[in-house]
Amino acid sequence: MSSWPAGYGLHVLDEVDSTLNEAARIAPTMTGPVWIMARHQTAARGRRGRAWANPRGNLAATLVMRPDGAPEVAALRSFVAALALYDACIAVTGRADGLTLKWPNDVLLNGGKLAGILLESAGRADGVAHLTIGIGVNLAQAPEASTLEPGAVRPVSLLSETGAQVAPDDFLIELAAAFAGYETQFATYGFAPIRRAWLDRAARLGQPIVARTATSETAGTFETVDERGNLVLLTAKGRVNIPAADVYF
Ligand SMILES: O=C(O)CCCC[C@@H]1SC[C@@H]2NC(=O)N[C@@H]21
Repeated sequence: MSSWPAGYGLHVLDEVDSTLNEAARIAPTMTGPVWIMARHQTAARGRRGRAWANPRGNLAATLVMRPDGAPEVAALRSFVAALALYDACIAVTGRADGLTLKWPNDVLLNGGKLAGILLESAGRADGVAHLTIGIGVNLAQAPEASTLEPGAVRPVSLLSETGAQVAPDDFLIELAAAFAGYETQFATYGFAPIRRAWLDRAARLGQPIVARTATSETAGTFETVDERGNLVLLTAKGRVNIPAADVYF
């Protein structure tokens, strides 16, 4: 088992509205990065304003930090978090089979959604006041597929797919340790090695996918992720770089 990374704080709460909200509340007073974990959230949220189901036994955690640099660079930490989640899953199950990363922010296991990441930030004139990286992992239970939007990736749990019973506290230690390692790599070498590692683990690379926003739909071959973290699709009209969308297989 890994040890808790030096320099990172930890707050564990029994119940909170959302660990993202709690992170924003403590941000003005924190002196270094802090992980906030809650055993239960009463108002958990997912990407694009969706609700996030959060039964006890699943991981609900947010890392709050004050990154240097421009907001678009800070946002690349969604890839840092995805790599850390991937490694934490291997650390607790002892296997990598079936694990892939789905652009922009999901971890898949056997093709189903195991974990999601939601980044939020507060601005400052010269950069980011604070960044919150909210992470939910279906350790024990996946939400009912009927509660999800049509076309959403089927949700799975670590328990149902691997038989591994992993406590949120144990998972968080592996996640925090892995994040700290990738964060050091990101701070030292920039996005290039993070991007390469992410692409090595990418779901559906080289295959046809569809990227949807509220106003558009783009179908094409998933060529790569560019140096800004954009999805690059090769379409009938040429190459398209997409900064934000939901991806459908
Ligand atoms: O839509 C997604 O895939 C992202 C889900 C993020 C859920 C986590 S659970 C911990 C943190 N608190 C929240 O309210 N949301 C994130």
